[in-house]
Amino acid sequence: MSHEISVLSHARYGKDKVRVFRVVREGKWHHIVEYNVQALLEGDIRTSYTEADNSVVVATDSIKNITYYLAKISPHVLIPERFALHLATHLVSKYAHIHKAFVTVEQLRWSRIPISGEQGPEDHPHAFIRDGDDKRTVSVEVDASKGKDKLVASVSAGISDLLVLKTTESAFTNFVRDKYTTLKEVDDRILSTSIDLSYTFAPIEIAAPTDADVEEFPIPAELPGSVWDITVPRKARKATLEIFATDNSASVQATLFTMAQRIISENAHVQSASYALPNKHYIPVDMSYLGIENLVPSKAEVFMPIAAPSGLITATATRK
Ligand SMILES: O=c1[nH]c(=O)c2[nH]c(=O)[nH]c2[nH]1
Repeated sequence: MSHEISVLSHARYGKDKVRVFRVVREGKWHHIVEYNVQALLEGDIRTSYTEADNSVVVATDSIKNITYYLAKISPHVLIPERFALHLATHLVSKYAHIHKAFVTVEQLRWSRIPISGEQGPEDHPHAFIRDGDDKRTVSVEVDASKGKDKLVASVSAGISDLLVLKTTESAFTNFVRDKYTTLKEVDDRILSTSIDLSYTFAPIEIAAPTDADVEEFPIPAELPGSVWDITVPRKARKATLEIFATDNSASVQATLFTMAQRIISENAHVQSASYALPNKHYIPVDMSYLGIENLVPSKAEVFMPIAAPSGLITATATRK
């Protein structure tokens, strides 16, 4: 019978796509975050799969409720790395039989609307604009398998869907030429990509919550370039955009590695940086049938943006 030849080799469950919006009012000066949260659990949950034993199941509905509860009570809710760590720590601390929590947080962009003030542009105290489709991402794993007072956290963070384009200083030559090759070498082309970045910190020990309701989550001193350093995400976005703009690109591969190296060199506790860069092709339109020249790469003016297929260039740089 089939149940004799297979075993449960992996099990993890929880809630996905929990949408959370939080406002923090500092008088008339309001702060907001909007998150998409995923919270998954591992532990002694085997019998829920193998014996239909729900007594070991923290309902995914409860996991959703805990997510909203922490969005209310956590002093760290405005910083996605800290909120994710607080939520994951809460989950493994609250339930004796849950040994690992995996929390991902995607933060949507909401920036203050600039308005004209007496001395130039000012940020509005409570009106915001979605000024980009890119998201800030955080992924944490809190591991309590060595004991509830010896929590180890692995954290990665990054960016998704950061759409960029440049109209020159991108070339692609010297690639393999054989009977399958139709691509022409170009010393000048449009380069466009939707940037996904994920950088990883070395695992850290997390102090277990000290109170009975596991609501406490003490934050240690801010080590520069560590997960506690709130400037890391801003530096990573800035470095990514600056390298994209200023690198005289020989290929997506070479530009990617330059970006990843800069992330590692600027952040002392980042162990690795991974990018996934689709090469979103823009094809010069052939207008020679009209007697119009539009195919010389540096002079082409009309392009056909191609949604699919795209190249997909990925790599990870790791600290030596
Ligand atoms: O930067 C690039 N890398 C490639 O690997 C590749 N392949 C291709 O067709 N165009 C490009 N461009």
